[in-house]
Amino acid sequence: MTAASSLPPRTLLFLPANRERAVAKARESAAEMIFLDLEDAVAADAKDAARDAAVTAARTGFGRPVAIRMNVFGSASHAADVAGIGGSAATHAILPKAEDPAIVAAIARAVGKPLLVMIETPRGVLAAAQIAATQGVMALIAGTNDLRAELRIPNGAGREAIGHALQVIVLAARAHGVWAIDGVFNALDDAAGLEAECRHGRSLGFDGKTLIHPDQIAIAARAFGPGEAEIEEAEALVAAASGGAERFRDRMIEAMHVDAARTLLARAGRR
Ligand SMILES: CC(C)(COP(=O)(O)OP(=O)(O)OC[C@H]1O[C@@H](n2cnc3c(N)ncnc32)[C@H](O)[C@@H]1OP(=O)(O)O)[C@@H](O)C(=O)NCCC(=O)NCCSC(=O)C[C@H](O)C(=O)O
Ligand SMILES: [Mg+2]
Repeated sequence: MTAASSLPPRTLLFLPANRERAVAKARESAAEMIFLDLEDAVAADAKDAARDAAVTAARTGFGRPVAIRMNVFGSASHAADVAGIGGSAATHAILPKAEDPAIVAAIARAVGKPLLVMIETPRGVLAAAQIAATQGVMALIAGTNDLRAELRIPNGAGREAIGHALQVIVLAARAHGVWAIDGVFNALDDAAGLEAECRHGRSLGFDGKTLIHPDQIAIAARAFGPGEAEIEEAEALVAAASGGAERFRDRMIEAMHVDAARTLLARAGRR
C-alpha cells in the first residue's frame, strides 16, 4: 500500500487492546480506523496479554482498517510487539516516539505493514521530514501528551504552546505525501472544547484526529467534514471554473482552488 493510495481517515479511535468491553464498543462504533494500543494505555505487567488480545481482536476484524500500536523502540516488549503485529491481521502498525529515520525504516521492514509514526518528542519533531520520507511510512501522528511533557509545558497551557510542532508535522507530512493526523483531546466531558480543537486541527491542515472515547467520534467527524455548505460551494466552484484567474462569488480563484474543491468532493464521496 502506498501513502497516497487511500483517503486518510478522519476519526481514529484509540483503545487499550486488553480492554474487552472497549474492543466490543469499538466494533460497533463509527470510527473510520481503530487503534489497538499496547503502549501507554497498557500497564507494564499486562503487555503480553494485551498483545495476545490485540492479535485476537484483529483476527476477528473491525470491518475497517485496524492498527496496533507497539511499545517504544528499545523497550522490553518492542521486539515481541513487532513480531506479533507483523504476523497479525492488523492492516497497519503504529510506532510511538519515533526519532531516528534509520530505525523507523528498519521497523517498517520488520513489521511488513504500512507504518503510522507518532511524532511526540523534540527529536521526533526535528526529524519529522526525514521520517515522513522513509519507505513504508504512511502517516505522521502528533503525540501531543508526550510532546507537552517533553517540552515541559505547564498544565493548562493552550495549543499555541505546541503550534510550531504541529505545523512542522503537517509540513513534513504534506512534503512527503503521507497522512497528517492530530493528537488526542483528553477532556472527556468537554464537547465544545473538542470541537474547537478539531476545527483548529483541520485549519492547520490535519486530515483527521486521534480519539480516546466513542463519544468523541461524531464531533470529530463533523468538524473534519466536509459539511454540506462546503460541498455545495465546491460543486459550484468546479462547475463555474473555466481556467485561469477568475471571479467566483466574492473572491478570486485559480487552478489550485479548483484542485482543492475536487479533493474536497472526493473526500465527500461526490466524485
Ligand atoms: C479514558 C478512559 C479510561 C475512560 O474510561 P471510562 O471511564 O471507563 O469511560 P466510560 O465509562 O465513559 O465508557 C463508556 C463505554 O465506552 C467504552 N469506551 C470507553 N473508551 C473507549 C474507547 N477508547 N474505545 C472503545 N470503547 C470505549 C467503555 O468500555 C464503556 O463501555 P461499556 O462498559 O460497554 O459501557 C477510556 O475512555 C480509555 O481507555 N480511552 C482510551 C485510552 C487510550 O487508548 N490511550 C492511549 C492513546 S492516547 C495517547 O497515548 C496519545 C499519545 O501517545 C500522546 O502522547 O498524546
Ligand atoms: Mg504518546
